[in-house]
Amino acid sequence: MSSASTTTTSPGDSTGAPLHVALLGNPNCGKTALFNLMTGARQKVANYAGVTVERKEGWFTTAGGRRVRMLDLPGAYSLHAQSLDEAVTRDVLLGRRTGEPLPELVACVTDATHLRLNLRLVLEARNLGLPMVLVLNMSDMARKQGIQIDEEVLSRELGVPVISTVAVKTDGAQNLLKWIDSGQVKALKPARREEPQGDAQQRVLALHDEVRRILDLAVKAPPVQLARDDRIDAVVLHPVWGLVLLAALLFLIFQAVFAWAAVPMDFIDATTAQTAEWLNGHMADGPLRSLLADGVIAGAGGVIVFLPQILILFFFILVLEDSGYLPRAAFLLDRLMGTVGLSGRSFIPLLSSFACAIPGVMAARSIPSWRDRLVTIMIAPLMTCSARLPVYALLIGAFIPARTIGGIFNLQGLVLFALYVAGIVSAMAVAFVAKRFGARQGRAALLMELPAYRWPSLRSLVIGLYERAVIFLKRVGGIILALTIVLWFLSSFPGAPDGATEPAITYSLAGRIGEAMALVFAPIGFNWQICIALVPGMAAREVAVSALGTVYALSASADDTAAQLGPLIADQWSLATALSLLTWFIFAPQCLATLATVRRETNSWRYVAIMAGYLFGLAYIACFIVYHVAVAMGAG
Ligand SMILES: Nc1nc2c(ncn2[C@@H]2O[C@H](COP(=O)(O)OP(=O)(O)OP(=O)(O)O)[C@@H](O)[C@H]2O)c(=O)[nH]1
Ligand SMILES: [Mg+2]
Repeated sequence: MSSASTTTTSPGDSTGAPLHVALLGNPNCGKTALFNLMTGARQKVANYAGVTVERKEGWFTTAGGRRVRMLDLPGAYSLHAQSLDEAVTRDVLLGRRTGEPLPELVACVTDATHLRLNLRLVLEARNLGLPMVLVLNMSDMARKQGIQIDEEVLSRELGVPVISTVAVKTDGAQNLLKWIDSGQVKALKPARREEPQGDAQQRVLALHDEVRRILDLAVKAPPVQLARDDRIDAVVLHPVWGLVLLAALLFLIFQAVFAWAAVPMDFIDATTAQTAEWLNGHMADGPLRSLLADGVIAGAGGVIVFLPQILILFFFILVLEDSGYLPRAAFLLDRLMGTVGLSGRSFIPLLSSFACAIPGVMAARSIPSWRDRLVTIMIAPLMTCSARLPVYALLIGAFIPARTIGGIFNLQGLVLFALYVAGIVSAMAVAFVAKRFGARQGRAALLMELPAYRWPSLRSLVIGLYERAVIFLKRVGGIILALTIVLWFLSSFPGAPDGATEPAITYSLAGRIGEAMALVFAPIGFNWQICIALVPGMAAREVAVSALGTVYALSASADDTAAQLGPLIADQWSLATALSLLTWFIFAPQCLATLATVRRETNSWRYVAIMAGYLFGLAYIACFIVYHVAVAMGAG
C-alpha cells in the first residue's frame, strides 16, 4: 500500500475537512464494535431529530494524520425500509435527512460468516452511487469456521475494494486504517449504478441470483454453521417445545429479578437509611431537614433501591437479544398472535414496551397495516414497562412473603411473573375485541431474516447495562426528584393549624386533594395517601413509589421517619388494598408521556382519549373485582 505522504487538500487530509465515513450493515454484523474500536471514547451519542433512533458519531485521526468523522448507522437488512431504523439509514444515505451531510465514503460492513445474507445489502448499497468499500468483519470467525473468501475475486465481482477486519481485536481495524491512509479514497469512483428492473418480487429474486453467483465464485464454505443453527432452531422454533422454552425462559427471568437482587437492594436500603439518620442527627429540625429527609431521601432514594432489579431484567433481555433469540421469539409468536388478529410484526414493538411504551409505540411504525399498527399502539401500555417494576417490587416485597414453594420457586418471583402475564393476557384480550371492530384484512405472513446464533459478548452486555443504569439514574435525579420535591411542598403547606390533632399533611393542599380523590377511589380500596401518589405518578410511574415515601414520611410522627416504606405500608394497608393497587398498575392508564406519543404517532386526539378511557375503565373494573373478592375472602 502506498504511504500517506500526499498533501493535497481533498477530503480527509489533516489540512482539510475530515473524511466523512458512514458504517452501513446488517444488524449484528459488528458495526458498533468496529466503530468503538476505531473511535475509542471520542464519540457523541444523540437521537436523530424526531425519532428515538440512536445517532452515534465519532472521530479519530489515523496514523498517517488523516482526520475521519465516522457515523454508525442503524442496522438494516435492506434499503427498502421496513422499520424505522432502516428508514433512517436509507434517508441518511440518500441525503434526505436535513442537517446530515451525504457521506463521502460508505463502509459497508458485513459478517464474513454470513455473506449470503449480508451481500444483498451490499448490492443494494452499490446502487447508491456513493464511493464504497466492503468491510469483511468477523474474519476471525470465518477463518475458524473454515470459510475461505477470495477477496480479490469478491472485489472484482462487486467492483469495490474489499478489506477484512476483526472488530473485537485491539488491532483488528488495521487494514481499514491503512487503506484510508493510502489515499485510495480519492481515487475511488462512485460505484456502479445499475437501475433495478421489474417489480419488487423480480428485483428480490434477481438480487438472490446475483448473490449466489458471486458467492459461488468467491467463497468456499463447509456446511457446518448452518447445520448447528438448524439443530438449535429445530427446538427453539418448534411449535410446542419452542413455546415451552420461551415460557420457561420468561419464568426464570422473573425468578432471578427477586432472587439475585436481594443483597444489593439491602445494601442500598441500609445506605439511604443511614443517610436519613445522619441528617436527622446533624441538622436542626425545620423545613430544610424535612425537605431533604422526607422529600429527597425518602422519595427519590426509595426509587433508587430498584436499580438492581431493573439491571437484572435488562441483563436477560440483552443476552437474549445478542444471542439471536429474540427475532426467533417473534417468529414463534407470529401464529399465536394471529389468533387475536395480530402478526409477529407486533412482537418487537410490544417487546420494547416492556422497557417503556414510548419506543414501543414508535416501533409500531414498522407494521405496514394501519389497523394492526393501531391495535399494537393501543395495547402497548399493557406490557409492563420498567417504570412499573419499582411499584410492583415495593408492594410484593411488603405483602407477599418471601417463601419458597415446591422447593424451588420463589413466591415473590411467581407473583411478579403473574403480573407480567396478566398484562400480556389483557393485551391479547383487548386485541381480540378490537378485531371485532373494523374490517379484517388479509394477513401478510411474517418474512424475516433470522440472524445466526452467537455467544453474547461480555463487552456489549456491560455497555448495555451501563446505558440502562444511566437512563434510570437520570430519571431519578431528574423528573422523579423534581416531582418529589413539588409533592413535598404540596404536602407540607399549608401547615397544621394550632391545636391540630392529625398529622400536618392532612391539612396540606395534597392532603385535601387526596381526600377528594379518595371519594372516587374508596370503592376499590385506595386510601387518600395512595390517591395523592397517583397524581405525580402520571408523569412517571416510579414517582408513585417516591410519592408514597414522602407522604408517609410526612404523616409519621417525628421519631419513626427513618422507617422503611415497605414495612410501613405492610402495617397500614390491608392485603386487599395492596392487591387492588397491584392490579391498578397492570393497566395504569396514567402515563402522560405515552399519551403524548400516541397523539404524535396517530395524529389524533381521539385515539388518545380512547386509550386513556379504556385503560382507566379496565383498571377500575379490575381493581373493583380484585378488592371485593379479596375482602370477601377475608383479606380486608
Ligand atoms: N468474533 C468476532 N465477534 C465480533 C466481531 N465484530 C463484532 N463482534 C461481536 O458481534 C456482536 C454484534 O456486534 P455489534 O457491534 O453490536 O453489531 P452491530 O452491527 O452494531 O449491530 P446493530 O447495532 O444491532 O446493527 C457483538 O457481540 C460483538 O462483540 C468480530 O470481528 N469478531
Ligand atoms: Mg450497533
